[in-house]
Amino acid sequence: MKPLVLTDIEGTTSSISFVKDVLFPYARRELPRFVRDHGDEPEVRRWLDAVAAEQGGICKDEVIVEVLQGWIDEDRKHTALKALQGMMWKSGYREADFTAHIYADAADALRRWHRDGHRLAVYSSGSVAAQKLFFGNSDAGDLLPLFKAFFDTEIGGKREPGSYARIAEALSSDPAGILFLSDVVAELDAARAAGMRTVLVDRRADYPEPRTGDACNGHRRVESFEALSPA
Ligand SMILES: CSCCC(=O)C(=O)COP(=O)(O)O
Ligand SMILES: [Mg+2]
Repeated sequence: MKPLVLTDIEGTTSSISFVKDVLFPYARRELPRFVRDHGDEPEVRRWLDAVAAEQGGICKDEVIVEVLQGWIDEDRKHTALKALQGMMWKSGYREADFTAHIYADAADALRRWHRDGHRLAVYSSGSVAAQKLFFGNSDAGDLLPLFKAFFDTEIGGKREPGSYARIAEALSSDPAGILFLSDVVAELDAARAAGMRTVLVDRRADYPEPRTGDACNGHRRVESFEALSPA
């Protein structure tokens, strides 16, 4: 069977600045209204309560909103924040406030690999719902049908080998048959420890200083998807 490609999003298929300068500010702005209008819905309350519990127990929604806005400012990859962000971005895509950025080389390669019979999957800190919105509303059109599976941090943290072992199991694949693409060396280290093949995606638009030598920690490095063949 051909290798399965598992890809990260931010800094890998898509620009860090789109996430930081468009998606995060949108969620930050929408949070107070979103919590006021939807805070009683069980799927929203579940995550707000999880945030409150981390703050030591019951606290007012206004306080939870401030905590979450602080986490957005710090770029915390917290599962509760990511789930709530995904729900808020839905209206942004629906109202056509933005489409999701994807590098042209990434969109072309994903389409080519899919056509060539590679299975494709996503592993991102963004929630599965946010990932589906992202690829369903990308600058390059609806890329959702290309993907077989989506994983977020509900399966475990991106720097933990166990998460990659669980992903391989969920995909019924030997880890050695999976190629993981990411812009973060610590994530690649964890995937390699679980037995996956790895490639560091080191884009100049996201990382002005090339990461070479020891900085790659032995991972193969590319500057775009163009030079990459998963075979
Ligand atoms: C697809 S959701 C938007 C991206 C996001 O919130 C995020 O945290 C992305 O992190 P990644 O693991 O894809 O680097
Ligand atoms: Mg990334």
